[in-house]
Amino acid sequence: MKMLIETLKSSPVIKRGDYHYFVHPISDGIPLVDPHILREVATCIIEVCDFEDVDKIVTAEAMGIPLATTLSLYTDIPYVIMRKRRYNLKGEIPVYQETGYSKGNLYLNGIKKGDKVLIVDDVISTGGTMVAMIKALEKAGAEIKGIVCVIERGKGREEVKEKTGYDVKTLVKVDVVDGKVVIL
Ligand SMILES: O=P(O)(O)OC[C@H]1O[C@H](OP(=O)(O)OP(=O)(O)O)[C@H](O)[C@@H]1O
Ligand code: HPA
Repeated sequence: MKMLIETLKSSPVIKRGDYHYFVHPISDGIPLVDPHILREVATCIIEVCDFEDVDKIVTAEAMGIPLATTLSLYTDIPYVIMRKRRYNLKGEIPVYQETGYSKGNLYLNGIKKGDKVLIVDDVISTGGTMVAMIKALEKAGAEIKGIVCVIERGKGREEVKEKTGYDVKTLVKVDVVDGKVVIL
């Protein structure tokens, strides 16, 4: 996790309302995504998660997409993206998503009852997005085999456990202190 940790330490921090938001290639796709870091992160996810019994990888738009794509290429498991816009396809499941700086809906398509899924996302912070994804997948009747987020900050992991009972694996935990990213 050398590259992930080193690059996190030098991430710029911006304000989104009252939220101190770090900007990093894995969580934002800027300033530039080095394929080495994507490979480092995907390899680490494959080491810590069991993909043996997984039919589908599920992620959320937007920054889960490069992760899900990379994992799909490594594992040959297809993926589906929970989109921020409605398609009105048959069986589409809408769910309300709230983060530390935004509110909106996510829409789940492409998952059927009994699907064994692994959820992947770039960041867990308040846990709002993850709780929303879990609710939608439960409504669809999916079996959640694992959940992984690359970067953890705040109390999101604990919130998800409390609200849904699921454990979220994370690769690195950070905090933002005095406008800087600190590795915990
Ligand atoms: O734990 P939370 O407080 O919910 O924060 C985590 C979510 O925030 C970001 O998504 P965002 O909705 O900002 O979309 P993006 O991927 O387009 O940046 C990130 O990709 C996670 O999905
Ligand atoms: O601080 C952050 N940076 C990038 N993505 C995020 N998603 C939630 N919080 C953050």
